[in-house]
Amino acid sequence: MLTAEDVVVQFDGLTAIGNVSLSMGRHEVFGLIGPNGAGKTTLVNCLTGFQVPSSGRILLGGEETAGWKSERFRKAGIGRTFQAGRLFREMTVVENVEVTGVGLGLTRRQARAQAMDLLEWVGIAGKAETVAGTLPYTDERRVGMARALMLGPAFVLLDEPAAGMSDAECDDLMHLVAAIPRIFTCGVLLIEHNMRVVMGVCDRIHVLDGGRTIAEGTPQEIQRNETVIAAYLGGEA
Ligand SMILES: Nc1ncnc2c1ncn2[C@@H]1O[C@H](COP(=O)(O)OP(=O)(O)OP(=O)(O)O)[C@@H](O)[C@H]1O
Repeated sequence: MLTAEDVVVQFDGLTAIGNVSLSMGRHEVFGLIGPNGAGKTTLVNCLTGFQVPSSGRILLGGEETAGWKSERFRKAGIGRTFQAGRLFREMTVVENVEVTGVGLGLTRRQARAQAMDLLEWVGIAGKAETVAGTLPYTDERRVGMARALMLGPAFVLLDEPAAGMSDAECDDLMHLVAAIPRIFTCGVLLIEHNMRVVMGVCDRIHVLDGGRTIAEGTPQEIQRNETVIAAYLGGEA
């Protein structure tokens, strides 16, 4: 399990996260939604060691992670993607995925084979030799996913993977995301504004507003929740 317990994050007096608790397993796609500034990125930063909570605890498999740097989170099996791809722009697509494997101690040949399998799986193997800096944004996102999965993570945090995607691309993405827990035994924490994607792939959804939890439940429960509709879903629900 990956767990946040009573997490609070304050920035110069502003409470970005106020007493948020959640827990997710490796068998599920767990959505984190809420309006802009709700605290989603800040919470994910806590869950991946990029932000130290002002108070509260982050637990991974029951183990307290206080004092862990982001590198330790990564080694313990927490992968993530970023809103901006953060790829090595001068390297090819396959090299971008391969370096993660080499960093983990695989040989170049093993890393390349595994990277190619993952690129195949995310549907971009045909662009393996393309220079990453020339990729369209949506392909960058796929490479980011392949790279995160290269770590063999227990949990992967996907930050707005559907942003800028067409409906058809979203459909492809939804199939991939929904399959991650089953194929990789890897829980997915999904931050996403596209409600069709969120409602279509998540097993459970946690809703933040103004740094606080306003609801948690199945997509059906969240779509019917009056507080969530008022704060966020509005006409979209
Ligand atoms: N490093 C920081 N220093 C000061 N304030 C910050 C910092 N990071 C985030 N905040 C503030 O914390 C609050 C939560 O921001 P956060 O980025 O976590 O929200 P979000 O839900 O991810 O928003 P979005 O959907 O726009 O990405 C906002 O008010 C934001 O301005």
